[in-house]
Amino acid sequence: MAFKTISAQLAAKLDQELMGPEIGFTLQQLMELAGLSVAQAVQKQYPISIYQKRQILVVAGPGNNGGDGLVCARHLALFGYQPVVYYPKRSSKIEFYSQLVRQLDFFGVPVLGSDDKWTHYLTSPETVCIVDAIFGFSFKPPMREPFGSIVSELVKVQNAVPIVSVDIPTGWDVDGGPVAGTDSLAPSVLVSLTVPKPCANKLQAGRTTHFVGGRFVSASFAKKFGFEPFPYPFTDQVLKL
Ligand SMILES: NC(=O)C1=CN([C@@H]2O[C@H](COP(=O)(O)OP(=O)(O)OC[C@H]3O[C@@H](n4cnc5c(N)ncnc54)[C@H](OP(=O)(O)O)[C@@H]3O)[C@@H](O)[C@H]2O)[C@@H](O)CC1
Ligand SMILES: [K+]
Repeated sequence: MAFKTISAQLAAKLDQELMGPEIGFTLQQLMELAGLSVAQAVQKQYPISIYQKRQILVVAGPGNNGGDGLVCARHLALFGYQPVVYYPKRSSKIEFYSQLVRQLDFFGVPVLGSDDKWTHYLTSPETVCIVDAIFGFSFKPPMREPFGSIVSELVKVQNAVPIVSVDIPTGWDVDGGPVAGTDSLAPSVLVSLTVPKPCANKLQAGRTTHFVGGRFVSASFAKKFGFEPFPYPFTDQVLKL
């Protein structure tokens, strides 16, 4: 399905308005809906009944893309999967993230730190997919450690274990796509949030299944930002593009 995109700059403006005084969404609300939509895309793409596997590695970055991953992991656990979260750099600047981690503890979802053996989950035969919630639309190259090494590990296994990227394949330029000279992720699934960004035009058609999620804008608001409202089916939180 052909889709319109909006630039990283316009996407940031769209967010400001969504969380501005007129509309009044909180970041927590948007993150909850975004994380839920990613979990639903995973469930549609890798149903337990077909894959007979439940383990999912969620790699969470230090910002809100990472926050989406923490929310997604919680919903995956409720759906009956066995998520494990690798969260190497916990930004303490936002109290909300530690509440999301407390919720994961509450649901018995392991949250590994930088000195835990996370790579075991990359190649375990039990792992059905890996959720890339490292960076989203605020990534600015070049990649700083430990994330360069982490992304290289993901690139190594991406033909054996499907990668599901949240909003932007980590390491890609939000508008331009894969950055020349870096080993780029080639995800099996991309869940664009709110509206696809221009890098989504660089997805390999035969390889990457593309969903849009983050069902929290009205038709008039979409049109105001230059895209058609997405025809989400019924109560679905994602639409396959
Ligand atoms: N707004 C919405 O509608 C919604 C937005 N949502 C989500 O928010 C995402 C955007 O979140 P975001 O702005 O926090 O940025 P994000 O991409 O997580 O990264 C920021 C972090 O990465 C770091 N960093 C950057 N470059 C780096 C490098 N080269 N190497 C290393 N580190 C680097 C940077 O560190 P700093 O530069 O600040 O030290 C900072 O800590 C968006 O993609 C979507 O998924 C949903 O929650 C809900 C709906
Ligand atoms: K990502």
